[in-house]
Amino acid sequence: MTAIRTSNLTKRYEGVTVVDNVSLSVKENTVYGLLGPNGAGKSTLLNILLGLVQPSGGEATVHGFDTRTESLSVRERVGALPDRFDVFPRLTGKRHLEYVIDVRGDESEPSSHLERVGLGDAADDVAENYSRGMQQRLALAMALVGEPEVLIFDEPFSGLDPDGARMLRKIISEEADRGATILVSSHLLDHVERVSTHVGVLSEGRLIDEGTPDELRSRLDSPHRYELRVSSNAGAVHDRLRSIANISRIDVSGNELTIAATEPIEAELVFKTVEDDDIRIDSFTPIQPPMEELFNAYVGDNS
Ligand SMILES: Nc1ncnc2c1ncn2[C@@H]1O[C@H](COP(=O)(O)OP(=O)(O)OP(=O)(O)O)[C@@H](O)[C@H]1O
Repeated sequence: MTAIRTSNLTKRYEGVTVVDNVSLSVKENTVYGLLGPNGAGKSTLLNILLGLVQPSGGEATVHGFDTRTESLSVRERVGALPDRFDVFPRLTGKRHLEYVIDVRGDESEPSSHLERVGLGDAADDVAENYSRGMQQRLALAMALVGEPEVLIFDEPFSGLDPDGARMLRKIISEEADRGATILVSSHLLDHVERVSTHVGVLSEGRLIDEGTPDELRSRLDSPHRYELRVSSNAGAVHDRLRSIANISRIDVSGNELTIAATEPIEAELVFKTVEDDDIRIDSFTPIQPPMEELFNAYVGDNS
């Protein structure tokens, strides 16, 4: 079943189209990563889903409820981390959680949520003393109260340190395991790629591609990548590899070469071409092309 659907969704601000005819669907219990550079329209799209922004045209539904006319039903089902959120400066982290637990009619303990996001020790501090990253963690904890069916996180990785990013990836995977549907936007491709089952690429308000991370990768001109480590003389190895058809690019760094190819390359062929009395291959390993490259191929290197 579809958890989130938009159909020809459009948003214009003073004649400028910032979300342009976007039709996407997010299946229940998937993690959908919405990728796009700054200004692509990600926040506007998510804010429409959250009922915070009215679309200029088209339709958006969450679990079948129209975000424009049935926003209450949508809100009951969604845990949100919007792009801009405010904390109450004078209230403690614990008080924030008590408030949301009360509104949601939930019976969980505030401390369990705070500990989950790494704020257990700061539960009794007021939020104005929290760093930006801690406020982000607090907002995340609040979004998770009541085990919402749908989670919508806008740029949740920004402001988090590597530990925080790891914590968030773990939470996303735990929430997916319990059956939640998660829509997460980011311009940090690495994070999105690691948590998403599906990815949509948004550029200048348009959804320009969709698929699994693997499907999107396979659309690159040279989707096959290998890492080759040699004992010595990488320069000579580079020249020998150029004789192999289908190799489109070779990057050399020390004794390590990264090979891009339009078709799969047999290890045997590489060994035969490269090795002699002076040069030995230490390893030849297939690797994944970075999502970054795919993204740049679509929208230019402006993330
Ligand atoms: N309230 C508004 N009034 C006028 N223009 C707006 C408004 N909100 C957003 N925009 C414009 O819409 C475009 C898309 O903005 P949006 O914040 O949705 O993009 P984004 O992909 O989330 O980018 P970022 O990662 O920078 O937040 C931008 O050009 C922005 O200036």
